Amino acid sequence: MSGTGTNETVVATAPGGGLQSVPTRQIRVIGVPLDMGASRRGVDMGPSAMRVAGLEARLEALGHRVTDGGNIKVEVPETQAHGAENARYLKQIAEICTRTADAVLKTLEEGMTPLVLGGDHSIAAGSISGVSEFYRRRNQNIGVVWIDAHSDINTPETSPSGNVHGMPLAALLGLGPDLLGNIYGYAPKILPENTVLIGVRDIDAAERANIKRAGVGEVYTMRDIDERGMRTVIEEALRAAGRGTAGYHVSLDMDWIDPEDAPGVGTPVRGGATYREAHLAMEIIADHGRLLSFEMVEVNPVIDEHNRTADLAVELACSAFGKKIL
Ligand SMILES: NC(=[NH2+])NCCC[C@H](N)C(=O)O
Ligand SMILES: [Mn+2]
Ligand SMILES: [Mn+2]
Repeated sequence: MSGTGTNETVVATAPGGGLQSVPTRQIRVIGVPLDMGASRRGVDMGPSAMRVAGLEARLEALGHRVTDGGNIKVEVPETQAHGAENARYLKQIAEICTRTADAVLKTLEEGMTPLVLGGDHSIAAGSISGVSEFYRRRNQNIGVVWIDAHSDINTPETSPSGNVHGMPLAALLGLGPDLLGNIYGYAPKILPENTVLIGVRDIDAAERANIKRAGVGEVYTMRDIDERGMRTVIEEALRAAGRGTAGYHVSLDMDWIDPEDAPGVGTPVRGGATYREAHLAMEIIADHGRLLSFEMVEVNPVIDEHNRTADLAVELACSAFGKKIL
């Protein structure tokens, strides 16, 4: 059994007839159609939109074996009470994250690479708990590469919105909320020095303090990418996430990308990564070969244009899983 789900390199026939070699993986797709963590509705349709964009076939065209594990059971908010205003639906989200963690853990135990489709970003508290638990049982830590316009490091006490999708990183680092951070009965799940943020451009004042308090290793803002270039930033970030760890989980919030190219996201913020920068980051992740699991979140078909944000998400997954031009 291989922890990263990577097997021998094969030569696959790429669409268009080109040949390329990629390390083959067995990938399991796990959908989490959750939008209770956000105030704008619609990201619950994200998993469907990415499947419709051809996720499975396009990854298989690279030589991977892909199976779809279906969706995690998620209640619709219309049937639920939202509970405390400072963290709406926290109880339901924590249950859904626990189911997600179990599915991710099982996928790794079966030697496959989890590919998790959100859903709002609160699901990362589940997926990352699953990866972290798998490696904890093998006495190893994991890194987290959090690629996002936001830092998602609020707690119920600091959140300006009460939206739980602004809290998963705080939960994973042990700042709370406990219900989300204590899946499998312990916290924190990840080490701050192996946690990196890339692409941030919209941080709340209290989040700044939380980043310091948690001691997050490296934070790369859009300005860092502008000044130093995507290549330098991503390589430095991957080094930090990979230092002394089994490898890293990549959590890709599609609002990282500029709304010009990714209009269909829950919380758009101007000034994001370009199409090429986004691909380059994913290509370098593939080259480094230390990806343990991958997730794409916050695709919102309700405000997308002909599914192009979902299509871009699928393109980026292909780059992260080794697609090459030549
Ligand atoms: N995953 C996201 N899109 N998060 C946006 C969070 C926005 C804001 N910082 C909040 O906590 O409400
Ligand atoms: Mn996010
Ligand atoms: Mn975001």
